[in-house]
Parts: sequence; C-alpha cells; structure tokens
Amino acid sequence: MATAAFVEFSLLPRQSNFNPSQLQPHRPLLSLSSHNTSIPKLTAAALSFSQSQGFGCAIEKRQCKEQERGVLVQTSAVRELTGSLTSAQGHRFAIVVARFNDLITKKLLEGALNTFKSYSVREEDIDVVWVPGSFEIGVVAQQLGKSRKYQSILCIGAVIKGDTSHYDAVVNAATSGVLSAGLNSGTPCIFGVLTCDTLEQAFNRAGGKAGNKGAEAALTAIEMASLFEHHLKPLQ
Ligand SMILES: Nc1c(NC[C@H](O)[C@H](O)[C@H](O)CO)[nH]c(=O)[nH]c1=O
Ligand SMILES: CC(=O)[C@@H](O)COP(=O)(O)O
Repeated sequence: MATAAFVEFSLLPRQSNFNPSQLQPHRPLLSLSSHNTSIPKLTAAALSFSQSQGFGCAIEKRQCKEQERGVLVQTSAVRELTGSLTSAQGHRFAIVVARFNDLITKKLLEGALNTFKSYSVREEDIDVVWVPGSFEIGVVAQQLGKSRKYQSILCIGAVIKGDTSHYDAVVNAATSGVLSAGLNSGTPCIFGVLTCDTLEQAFNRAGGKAGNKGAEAALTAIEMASLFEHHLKPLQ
C-alpha cells in the first residue's frame, strides 16, 4: 500500500557553489500541506510514497537549476508504522479479569473472547487470570508481562461508584496499575476497566447499547501485539 507522504522543504541560505551531494538532512523549516500557500510555485499535495520520491527527484533536478535563487528543496517520505489486525494467529494473550461486579466483568470477558476468536486467536493461546477486584489487576498484569509469555495483556474490570470516595481510590489504582504494568514490563497492557456512575452505564458498555468495551479492548490488544512484534521489537 503506497504510504501517503508529504513533501518537506528546508529553506537554506543562498549558496553560490551549491552541489546536490551536499544535501544534508535538515529539520524542515516548512512542511507543505494542502493549506500551505507560502511557497507560491509548488502545489501542496499529499503524495503517494512512490510519487513523492519521483516528485522529490524532479524537485532536486529543478533545484539544481534554481540554486542561484538560494532555495534548497528537500523531500522526505514519512514512514508510518501500525499494528495489523490480520496477523493475530500465533500471538499469545493473557486476560486479567476482576471478579468484583462479575455480573458485568463476565460479559466483558465474553466480548473479548469472541473478538479474539473472530480474529483467529487460538483458545490455547489465551490465558484468563481472575483477581478479586480491579485494584489487584496491575500487579498481576505486570507479572504476566514480565514473563514474556504473552504479546499483550488485556485487563478487564468494572468499577461502579458507591456512596463514598472509595470509587476514586479503586479507579486510580486500577488505572495507574495497568499503565505501570505496561511500562515496567514492556508488554502492552490494555485498559479494559469500566469506570461507571451506575450499574446501568456498566451494562450498556458490556454488550448493551453502548457496545462491549471488552471486545473493543481485545481489538486494541491484537493491534498492539502486532505493532510490538513486527515493528518495535526489531528496533531493540
Ligand atoms: N468497589 C469495587 C472494587 N473494590 C474492590 C477492590 O478492587 C479491591 O479488590 C479491594 O479494595 C481489596 O484490595 N473493585 C472493583 O473491581 N470494582 C468495584 O466497583
Ligand atoms: C467502587 C467501590 O469501591 C464502591 O463499590 C464501594 O461502594 P461504597 O463507596 O458505597 O462503599
């Protein structure tokens, strides 16, 4: 798939003895985009990757003729990395699910498992770990992440507001716990914890009219597993 690329321009001081081999990667002073009209002669365009290369070469050739005007134009193609949703097979996933409010969390888990199945994740490649409540998710997610057995850890819970501020404590702990687990282990940990004011809100997000947040989080887990496996781990 051709990757859209934007032509980037650097305006450099006039050089009388300009030699194209002197082209150095410079931080572009201007990025040309469709709304940018500051360079009159060039039409702003989002180009296909191949076009931008051709376009770039054309500009460099033309640039050699315009060196007396002291404008150096450089092209670059933005490389975009993204995880794929079509390459989940063979990846292993762990799901950490809170038992508290399991009337809700079981529905979130069901949504997640159905999504994994529809994206060809084998049942033997999924481990489900139950914890008492959302507060306990983080520490378990971190251990699973550090095991290096999984490409992604999906964290599922349902925190529903009560009469006191205990809700805030649990939500904050669950949120920072999942975030820290991912950062500390280097394995993507996906936040699939509902934080609701009412039970109705929770039901609506566990397969009701607002969809299933467990299923959505599973999609994120698949994409992040692919991104890390195919694009980020090779960078290490
Ligand atoms: N009130 C909710 C809790 N509370 C329990 C805590 O998560 C934790 O298990 C306890 O504080 C012991 O450490 N958990 C939820 O997942 N959802 C709630 O609404
Ligand atoms: C989110 C909670 O911890 C909550 O369910 C506890 O309810 P309460 O604040 O009434 O004790």
